[in-house]
Amino acid sequence: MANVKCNPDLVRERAKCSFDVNELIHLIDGGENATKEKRHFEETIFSVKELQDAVPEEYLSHKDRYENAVRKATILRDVCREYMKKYNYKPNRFRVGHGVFKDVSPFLLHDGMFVATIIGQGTPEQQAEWLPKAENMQIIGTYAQTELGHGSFIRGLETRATYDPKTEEFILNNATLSSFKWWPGGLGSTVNHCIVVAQLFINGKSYGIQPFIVQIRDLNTHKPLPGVKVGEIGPKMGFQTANNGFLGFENFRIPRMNMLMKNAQVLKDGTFVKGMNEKLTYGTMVMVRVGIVGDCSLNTSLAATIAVRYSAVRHQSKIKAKEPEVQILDYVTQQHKLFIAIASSHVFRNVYSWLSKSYLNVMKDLAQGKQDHLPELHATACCLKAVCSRDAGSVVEECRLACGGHGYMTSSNLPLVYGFTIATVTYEGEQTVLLLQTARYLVKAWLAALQGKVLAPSVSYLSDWLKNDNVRWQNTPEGIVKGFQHVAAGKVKAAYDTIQKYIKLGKDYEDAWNLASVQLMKASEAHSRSILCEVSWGEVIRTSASPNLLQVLKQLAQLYLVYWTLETSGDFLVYSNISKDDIAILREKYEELLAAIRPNAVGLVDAFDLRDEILHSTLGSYDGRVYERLMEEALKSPLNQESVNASFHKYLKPLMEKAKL
Ligand SMILES: CCCCCCCCCC/C=C\CCCCC/C=C/C(=O)SCCNC(=O)CCNC(=O)[C@H](O)C(C)(C)COP(=O)(O)OP(=O)(O)OC[C@H]1O[C@@H](n2cnc3c(N)ncnc32)[C@H](O)[C@@H]1OP(=O)(O)O
Ligand SMILES: Cc1cc2nc3c(=O)[nH]c(=O)nc-3n(C[C@H](O)[C@H](O)[C@H](O)COP(=O)(O)OP(=O)(O)OC[C@H]3O[C@@H](n4cnc5c(N)ncnc54)[C@H](O)[C@@H]3O)c2cc1C
Repeated sequence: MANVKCNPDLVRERAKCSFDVNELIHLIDGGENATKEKRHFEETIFSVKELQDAVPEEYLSHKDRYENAVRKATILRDVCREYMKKYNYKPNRFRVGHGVFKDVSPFLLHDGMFVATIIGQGTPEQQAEWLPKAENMQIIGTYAQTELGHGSFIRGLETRATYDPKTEEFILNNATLSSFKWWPGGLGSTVNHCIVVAQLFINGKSYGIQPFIVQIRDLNTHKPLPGVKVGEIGPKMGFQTANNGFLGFENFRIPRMNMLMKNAQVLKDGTFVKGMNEKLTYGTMVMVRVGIVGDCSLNTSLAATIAVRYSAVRHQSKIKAKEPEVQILDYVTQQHKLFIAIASSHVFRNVYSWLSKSYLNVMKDLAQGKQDHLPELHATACCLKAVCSRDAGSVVEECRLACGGHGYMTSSNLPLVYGFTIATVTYEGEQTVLLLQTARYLVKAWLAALQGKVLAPSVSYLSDWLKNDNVRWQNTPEGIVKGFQHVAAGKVKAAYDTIQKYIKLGKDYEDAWNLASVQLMKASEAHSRSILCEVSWGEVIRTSASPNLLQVLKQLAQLYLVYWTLETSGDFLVYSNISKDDIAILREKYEELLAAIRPNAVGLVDAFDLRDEILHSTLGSYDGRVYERLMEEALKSPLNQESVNASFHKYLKPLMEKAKL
């Protein structure tokens, strides 16, 4: 990239960077070799001619766009397969996916949840049967759980799988409209198999929801099998190429062994054998929630790169009347909008790496029959997925707004990035619903703390707070982390006390819970923020990096801490010993941090190492040819391929002529 002829502002910005950008790239990737491998892989993908679009996707019809996405998905699959064989390298398909599809792949659910569910929920025999076929795309699948009537409350799903011991089959039925599956990615026209989550019935008795692997289309003709009603749900805010679909069954029979039986089992005679923990059926969702935290880091880095580079190139208005127009990046308000995006991406990445380790540890435990840490993992993944996805959505939107009018152009790519980022707030567990799951855990932990029990590490601050809730405020990163824990503990206590208050007033527990649920949700958010702050600060101070880089990483981590303290200063005034003077000191610190980060802003986004093909943005490319690219892209509009459009003769001229009469 170094030889590209760049906008002079970007050249100046890069020259003043105080740290080695390559060092940070390697740190993010996990080593110099990992960067080399990643770049080689991305170079290979983006030099495949067939993966490049002749016409910008935006001008295609819904149908053409889908077909083009499938075309590219199949080519990408082949290229990746060959690449993996040749180099024994497992690539991050999500990064290149943004470049290839601009939106998302119609195979997203195949890779993200279908294969994962076979691994997580299938017995070794079932895995042996379906996994090789799924991994090499002999069969293509999705994860069909949500229905028209129920997405959040999965115990309420209506699709039925009734066991028939005579034929040793399950009979699938969707008797009501609300029971139709609705949303699964790829279901519309792409997949021939699904994981269907359905209510199991044996001899008229319900045994809760279970996962079934179901073939829905003929492998040769792709026609829906008899008894299957399937289609696409139509355009959405984003995710246009994900091919989300609907599905219903009428007396559709599948063999007994198509119920994924790693946890619970149905024997030939219809005996139901309970699993170790019925919630293990929800395992794929836990895994994907962890992954979404990492995805938030990637999405945030896309938006930050576009908006920061654009802000370095764009000049508008003056700070001093007699001086030239300044780069908009010099406005401190602009830095306030953008630097939190850079900082958040690093925080999400560090927390994702921490959460992934916990996830893998719990999976190892479960394999040995130990489930003690599962509730903590579920609670932590829920609140982090909820808060990171919402933060990422807000940060991306702020980056879009920070690009003024040009941020509204599709060619900036910010609208598209926003579309797939905010989808994560809802899918894989709606944010409020997940925060309330964590609140259940926090309330239990609080009760345990009151009883003097030892708490799990992520909530042990509740016991510390009970022992001493009067800790002196300290304006240091460690002091701020403690402060976040105080806020979280104070909010958990307040929510718990509110529940007790309503119970004393005669409410039953469930109503008291609902009445206190705004406080419970806020307590859960505060708990999440305290984890984000503690983990990310801890990761940064343990990082081995050169002094220059470490200094910058600490500045970003501190910016995150101070930003959120100031954003939630009301909570700090209520629940910690912070004073008004401390808040004034933090405001000053925040301004110092913005100024310290300013010279490194472009270097920091360069270090996300997002190729132009992945950014796919007129505003964010490495060379900063913003206005040239905006014009080049505008000229690709079909309306610019003719000097007079037919609508002139058809409508405008008659209108003007009528006006003359
Ligand atoms: C750095 C760069 C890295 C880049 C990485 C990129 C990675 C990208 C990753 C993305 C990968 C793939 C993308 C896939 C795209 C996905 C597209 C979307 C798919 C979907 O949306 S699929 C459908 C998802 N649906 C949901 O999430 C539904 C949400 N609802 C639920 O989960 C449940 O209904 C519920 C949890 C809200 C409630 O369940 P319920 O049975 O009613 O339980 P409760 O009665 O409330 O609680 C009972 C107790 O059970 C505990 N519990 C609940 N869930 C779990 C669980 N999963 N595990 C363990 N325990 C659980 C709960 O805590 C209760 O315990 P308690 O009684 O309190 O002790
Ligand atoms: C882009 C996209 C892709 C998706 N892909 C898939 C897929 O591949 N497979 C699949 O199975 N599903 C998929 N989904 C569905 C997704 O998982 C659900 O939409 C999601 O879980 C939310 O459920 P819901 O739509 O029923 O929302 P609802 O639960 O109806 O939410 C509506 C409102 O009700 C509130 N609410 C609901 N329950 C409670 C409660 N207990 N307490 C307080 N408030 C509550 C919510 O907070 C929210 O404000 C996808 C969704 C989207 C948007």
